[in-house]
Amino acid sequence: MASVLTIMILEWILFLLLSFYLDHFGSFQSGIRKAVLLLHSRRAGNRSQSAQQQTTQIQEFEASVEMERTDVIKEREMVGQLLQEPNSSYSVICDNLKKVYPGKDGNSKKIAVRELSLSMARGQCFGVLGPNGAGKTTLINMLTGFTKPTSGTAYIEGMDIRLDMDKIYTGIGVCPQHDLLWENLTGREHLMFYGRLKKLKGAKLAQAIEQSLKSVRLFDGGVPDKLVQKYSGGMKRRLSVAISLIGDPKVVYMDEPSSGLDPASRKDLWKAVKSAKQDRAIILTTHSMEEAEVLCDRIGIIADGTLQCIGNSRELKTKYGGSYVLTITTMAAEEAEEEVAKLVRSISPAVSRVYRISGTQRFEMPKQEVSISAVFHVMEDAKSRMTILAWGLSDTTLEDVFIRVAKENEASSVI
Ligand SMILES: Nc1ncnc2c1ncn2[C@@H]1O[C@H](COP(=O)(O)OP(=O)(O)OP(=O)(O)O)[C@@H](O)[C@H]1O
Repeated sequence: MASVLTIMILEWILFLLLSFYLDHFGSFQSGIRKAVLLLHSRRAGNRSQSAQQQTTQIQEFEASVEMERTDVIKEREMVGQLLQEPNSSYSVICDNLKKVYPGKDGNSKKIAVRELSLSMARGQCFGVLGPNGAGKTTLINMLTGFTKPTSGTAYIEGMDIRLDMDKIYTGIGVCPQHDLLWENLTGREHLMFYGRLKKLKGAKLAQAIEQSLKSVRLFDGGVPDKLVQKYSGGMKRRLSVAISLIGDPKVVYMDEPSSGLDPASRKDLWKAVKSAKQDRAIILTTHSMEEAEVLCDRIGIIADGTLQCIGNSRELKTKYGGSYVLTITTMAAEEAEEEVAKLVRSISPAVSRVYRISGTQRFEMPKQEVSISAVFHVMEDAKSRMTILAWGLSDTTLEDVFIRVAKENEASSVI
């Protein structure tokens, strides 16, 4: 009995300490970093009384923690610079934007966006990528005034989202993730309504409606005057995009604009977005890497509310995808598959097998270890000795970068 009581008391003390820790440091990931920083600063304080020296040491430590993410650090520095010396060619500046949803019904609070700092230039399409639940929609909801940030802020065309949202509304367009349309209104009536909200009237309004309907290919065949309940899912999506573009907004947010569209409608939509970005900033979230590659001038990958990497697609592929991908298909027999694995290891000892499914194997080989010509040589030679049904060599894709960054974040969240 006494030993049971002792265990219970010990458990109680342990959980008390744990809850104190979580209350003060929020999450394990940032908590560990904060705790180590505190420890480090105390030790530095003991060695020297100089506050300046302490600060330098903490900064150096932060830099080493963030070593892998120089692009994110540079972006934060860029934001700092833009806040000190405003530059009118940047339409959106997020400054340490954070959103915490309070806990409800016994669920704990959720940090959806963590101190996000990034800048988006006019004339560009900025792609926000990330796995489900990464915080993309929350970011857009804060920028469009749908939800208030817990801390930090953003400046849209120089105006603060905490103070000037009424003014900001007239200059932005939004295509939400789920279509917000009235079934009993026509497409044209929707555009008239939103056009008037943007203070368009008379001939200007009629012209703007015609232009936006044409840009998403909803102009011909009497489509504008049909009730929205008769529209297909794709037509509704394109109408939502047309609504976001009416009235010449300087900043347009598109939350997964092409979801549910067939390939032809998607291509039409891409054309519309490409021509729309000339004199405005477009902020687009998508799960389609192809869409991000086609449309986005810069891409930020978010995971667990944190910016993981940022750059154009070429930069991201170079920085985060230093490998070639070799795919080989043989008969689905253990022996044949192992023979192939051995062959690939002879080209690159540091190769890693990504998957093996029914005779098809995918390998990643570090670029610095192999040359394309050597791979071709070995494979052509192997084809004369073994039964290789198909093979292919490709460079890292944006999808590979996305998967790697998301996996790395998952791994570090578990620590
Ligand atoms: N109103 C809310 N209250 C509590 N938690 C919320 C709320 N809205 C979102 N969340 C949580 O915040 C996190 C981020 O959600 P968000 O919708 O921003 O992600 P997302 O990246 O847009 O996801 P998806 O790609 O699936 O649309 C998720 O864990 C989600 O469950």
